[in-house]
Amino acid sequence: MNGHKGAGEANGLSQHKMNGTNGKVNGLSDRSKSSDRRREASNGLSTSTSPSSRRESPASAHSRKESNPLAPPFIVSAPGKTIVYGEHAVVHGKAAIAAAISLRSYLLCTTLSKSKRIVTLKFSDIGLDHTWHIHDLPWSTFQRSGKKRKYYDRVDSLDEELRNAMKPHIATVSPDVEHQARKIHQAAASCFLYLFLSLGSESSPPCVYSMRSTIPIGQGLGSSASVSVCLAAALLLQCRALSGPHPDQESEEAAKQLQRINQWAFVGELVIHGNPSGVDNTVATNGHAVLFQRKDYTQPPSVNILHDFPELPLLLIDTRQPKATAAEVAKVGALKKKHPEVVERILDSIDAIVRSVYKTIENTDFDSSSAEADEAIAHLGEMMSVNHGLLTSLGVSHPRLERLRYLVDQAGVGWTKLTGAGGGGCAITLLKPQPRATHGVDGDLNGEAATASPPTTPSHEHGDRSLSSALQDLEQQLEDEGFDKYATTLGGDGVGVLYPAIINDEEIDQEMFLTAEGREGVHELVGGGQSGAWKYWRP
Ligand SMILES: Nc1ncnc2c1ncn2[C@@H]1O[C@H](COP(=O)(O)OP(=O)(O)O)[C@@H](O)[C@H]1O
Ligand SMILES: C[C@@](O)(CCOP(=O)(O)O)CC(=O)O
Repeated sequence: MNGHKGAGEANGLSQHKMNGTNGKVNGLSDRSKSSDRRREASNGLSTSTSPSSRRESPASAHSRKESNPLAPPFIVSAPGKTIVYGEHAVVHGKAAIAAAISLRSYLLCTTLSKSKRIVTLKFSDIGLDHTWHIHDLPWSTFQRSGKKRKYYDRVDSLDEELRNAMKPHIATVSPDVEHQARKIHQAAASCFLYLFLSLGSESSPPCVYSMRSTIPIGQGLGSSASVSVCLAAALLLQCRALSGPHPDQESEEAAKQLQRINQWAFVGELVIHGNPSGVDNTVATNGHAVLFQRKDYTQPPSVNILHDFPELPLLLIDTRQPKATAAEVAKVGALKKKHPEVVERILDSIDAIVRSVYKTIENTDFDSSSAEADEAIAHLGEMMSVNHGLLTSLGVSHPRLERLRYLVDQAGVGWTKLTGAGGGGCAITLLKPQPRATHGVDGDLNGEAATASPPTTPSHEHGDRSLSSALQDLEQQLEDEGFDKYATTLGGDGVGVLYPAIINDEEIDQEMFLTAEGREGVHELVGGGQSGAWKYWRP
């Protein structure tokens, strides 16, 4: 593996030793420091190639090294996902299509002074606040020859001895909180610790990792993969194993960085889920939409990024019924073991759905608002209904999901399937195209537009009832019955970095970050990941 050589030089973090001498928790006490940081850090992501850095004399470069400035706080972000077709079957080697959504997780990394020698997790969405002393962690086991992994290694499975070495350090995480919450805390803490011990060392920078997410947790929208991608990317940045992201980065180089992040994010998913297919972390890393297949778990998956995935008019509905991915995956595994031939045929049918949808997507211009595009949407919709039926036959639906499907069917506004592991969680509804006469009023019904009031021209298909009023009635009924609805768009960027953590000249400090109110507060604070200050690897 080359490519890792000198990667740190192009990476902004290498310009800042991660072990400064400032004792403040976030390394900052006032705005003037913030602007110093800004100057210093803007060197960070770009100086390796900037003319000013090239002009710098060896002596001044040396003296800067000696001053050992504290790395500025920075934020890493990654999207959630929706599996449009193929969940569960993908675990058994079949193909799936999944797309990134605009809900995202954000991880603020605040380096502490070298003297602190601690790492802290402040994952406030789940109420986790835990600190480890770096020296106490089981480095000797993780660093032992034969166990030590390089950051460019591919890890396909977890090492039992390493997991056992971590156990006492996980047992002390939130021991007194209620069982279910403790499981969530310990899953997130284990994910972090396995990655930290694999990628870091005893001299890793002391740091506070603060997590906020706008993705509902455990509802099938890939919150765990998004968290794993953020953790993997942040730790790889801190150990200087990534170059960029910067806008003029070669496509191949950017792809290599994404692959590296994705490989370690998969390890994080292994920790949380046991037997993930890898589709969630692949979408959270790369963004857009992907056709994904992993036939052999000892080989990398086949990943086809669908940059032109259509902006489907989609509703994302949450049953608010908690589910457990690992349990649903195990259920299908057990059924397959019991009835291998029957289940294999169901999984093959799901695979056939994915391939048929892929062909339709490849061959249709969805922007054209033509009858052909409407037909293609109807085809995608029917495939969703069939996919849901097959998932139900695998036993991963839930009465709340079936109720939701019934309500959408009754309203006649579209086609519905569960998304993610099922057993609760979320469903997606593909809305029927507006009748021909109304086309052009709002060609893009994706995301918020999909949930706004559509035009009220009567539909041929619904007699007197217009599609839009049927949709309005449905939305009211869903609300009355306790379903939630998320406005989101499909596609968009994958993992991104805000280095330093400054938006519109304002530094985002730990307190602002942890106390931002709700999804909207977090989204607004970080500029929704859209501000030009955010950088992405874009192959
Ligand atoms: N905002 C968050 N902060 C910390 N950990 C999180 C957060 N969101 C998700 N997680 C981790 O991911 C796990 C949820 O994974 P999972 O049940 O697969 O849900 P999803 O379907 O949303 O991926 C949680 O138990 C927790 O460990
Ligand atoms: C059921 C599965 O296909 C998707 C699980 O998605 P989620 O954890 O519900 O977001 C499992 C997997 O692909 O690892």
